[in-house]
Amino acid sequence: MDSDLGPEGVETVCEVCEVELDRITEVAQLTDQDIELLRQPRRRINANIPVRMDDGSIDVFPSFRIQYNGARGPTKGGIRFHPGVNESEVDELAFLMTLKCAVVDIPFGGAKGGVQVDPSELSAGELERLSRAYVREYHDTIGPQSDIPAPDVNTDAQIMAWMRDEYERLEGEHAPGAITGKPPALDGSEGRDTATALGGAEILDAFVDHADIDGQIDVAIQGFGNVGSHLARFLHDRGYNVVAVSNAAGGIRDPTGLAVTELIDGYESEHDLFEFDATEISNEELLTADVDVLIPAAIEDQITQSNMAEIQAAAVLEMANGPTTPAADEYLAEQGIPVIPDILANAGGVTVSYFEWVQNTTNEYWTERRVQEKLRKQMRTAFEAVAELKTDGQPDRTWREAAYTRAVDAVLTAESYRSNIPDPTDRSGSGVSPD
Ligand SMILES: NC(=O)C1=CN([C@@H]2O[C@H](COP(=O)(O)OP(=O)(O)OC[C@H]3O[C@@H](n4cnc5c(N)ncnc54)[C@H](O)[C@@H]3O)[C@@H](O)[C@H]2O)C=CC1
Ligand SMILES: O=C(O)CCC(=O)C(=O)O
Repeated sequence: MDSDLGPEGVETVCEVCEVELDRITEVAQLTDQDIELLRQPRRRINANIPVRMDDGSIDVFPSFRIQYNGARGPTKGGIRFHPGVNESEVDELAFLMTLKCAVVDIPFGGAKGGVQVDPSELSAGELERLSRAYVREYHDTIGPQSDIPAPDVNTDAQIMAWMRDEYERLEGEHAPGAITGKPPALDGSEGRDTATALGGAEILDAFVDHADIDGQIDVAIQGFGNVGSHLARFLHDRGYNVVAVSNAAGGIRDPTGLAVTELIDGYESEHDLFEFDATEISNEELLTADVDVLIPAAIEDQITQSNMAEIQAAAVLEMANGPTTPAADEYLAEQGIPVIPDILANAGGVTVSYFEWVQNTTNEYWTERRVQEKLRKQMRTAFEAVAELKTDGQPDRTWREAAYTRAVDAVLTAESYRSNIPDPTDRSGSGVSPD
């Protein structure tokens, strides 16, 4: 990921995690020992995975699984299939997962996985063989009580079903809780497919209430995959005016509001935004559109030093992981543009993954309505705790700093009880009690 460090850079193992930690050291009152505990992942594993292709040849795919911190529970995080994925990106994503699980207070640590592949170039058979091979490579380190993968960019419920099946073949027993994001027909949770988006919609509603905003709210959403498309529908249903959306090929815009239901129906069959009757725009135009809320929901590093001065949105809701570089984040804060950070805004997905794991563990399955009610409550509670830290005596704290403060404190408190660090109860000023 682009960390805006400049040509000299900072030579550390997880450079971006260190940059993030630097930003919160003061606000979260971190000691050198705290930083030492958080600046590197506990475990990095990688494997070059050979896969038999349909034409009989063998291709080798570099892959990663990084288990960042497990103080609060089994490590948890998605696996992405993307040609550009690399170790440093997975490091940062695993770090963010650690904080994300802590900020919404679910009993997991953080991890992330990735495979360097363009899945659109694989047949269904090749994709299945790759997914199963990934589990064979990492089988010894994953499991319902150790490290639990889930979907992320370019991975879905079908891939999770193959992975779970492979895991169970190797274990020789039923173990649905080893993987989440499975199809509901195969022990997945109702509502997991829309959970990240529903969680984001709930956080945006909470922010609008908190900031006392009324009147029509125009939103632009970058990314029209699992997160972006479901979010467009939830926000439209809640009365927001979705004026622009995009995917990797570019976007469309209608300042009077896109007809979201028709758009989604058409997109499901054609997968082409440009079939829809609206003005075509580039992703850059979408990011700099004059809207109330800009929602990056695609990939990392979209709001950067090169476009930050052009951002016109009154607020940013980060649904993608890491869409704003540190330098751009600082700039937006100086401009008074609130950024609701990824670890809070997109935590709905992992929250319902946790619900799925609970259902798998108890063998008792919930309705979609029950899942969604519990999700809304969990997201609102997390938002209120972060909002309290943001306003509590430190008016200059950004939303990201407040969320990091809550998360880092929860992780370090758990670490302190495990690691015989003195004064575990003395982590004051954070809002998270060790009890
Ligand atoms: N799926 C989930 O449950 C969660 C996803 N996230 C994050 O949300 C983001 C989106 O994830 P998904 O929707 O699941 O992925 P997806 O693979 O379903 O969709 C990604 C979308 O982004 C678009 N895209 C890709 N590159 C782009 C670019 N350069 N410019 C504009 N659009 C581009 C794609 O065309 C697609 O519409 C990622 O950052 C992911 O890590 C975060 C939490 C949970
Ligand atoms: O559902 C999960 O366990 C993880 C989702 C994820 O990878 C993320 O929140 O970035």
